[in-house]
Amino acid sequence: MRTQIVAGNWKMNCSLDESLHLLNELKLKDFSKSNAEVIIAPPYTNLYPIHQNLKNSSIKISSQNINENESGAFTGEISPKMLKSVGVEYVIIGHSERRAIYNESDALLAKKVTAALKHDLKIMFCVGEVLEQRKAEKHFDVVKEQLEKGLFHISASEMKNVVIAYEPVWAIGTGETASPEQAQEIHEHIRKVLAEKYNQDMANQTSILYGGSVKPNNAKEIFAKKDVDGGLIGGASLDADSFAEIVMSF
Ligand SMILES: O=C[C@H](O)COP(=O)(O)O
Repeated sequence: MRTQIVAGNWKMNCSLDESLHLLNELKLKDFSKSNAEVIIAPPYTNLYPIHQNLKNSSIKISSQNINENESGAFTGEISPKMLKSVGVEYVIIGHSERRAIYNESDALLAKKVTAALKHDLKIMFCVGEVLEQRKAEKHFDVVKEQLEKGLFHISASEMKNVVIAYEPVWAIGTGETASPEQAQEIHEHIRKVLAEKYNQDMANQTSILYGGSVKPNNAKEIFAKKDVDGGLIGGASLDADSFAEIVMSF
């Protein structure tokens, strides 16, 4: 059975105090009632204090980005080793905001994937089309190409450390969600692409998350689809009650 995951991407929100406040609220929730693994991705500055405050909790920590180099003259960047040293278990790679705002190419993302795996970090690898590509019905091809160029250089055994997050860019932070049927259709496609590249077993074991305006009122319906194994949550993850309700959808 695949791991069901609900991950909260806090993006560039929350000062240290705000992060710890949100964390304390989350710690009061009884996530043991849910079947989902819970991950939070706070901003870099808050990773270590959050790690320190998470002792004895099942909540896992992710970073929102990673640099592909080991160390050196890369002002403003954070290496895999640094992330590992502050208790990070997952890294988000290829988020559409990194692709669009910071011009991160598929080739760069492929290097980040290699660097993360080298340091035993698990990956949430994001793919997804923009509105024009969806309207032109190119979303299946776009997602396949993103996987081929950014991820498929790794081996089947390395894929065990990868979760895929499908996030249609037109649904991120817009309040517009892919319908459960639209999500299922493309998640099924992603699984088929994984099976063609690797094998059916590996494809069946890979968790594929949906992201894009997931809220307490739509999570259950989306997560009920057979190829949707959870969610990567933005806005709603900044409110402990909303995030907990989404987690409890499993
Ligand atoms: O990483 C999370 C996604 O970008 C979704 O964000 P959102 O839930 O605010 O639409």
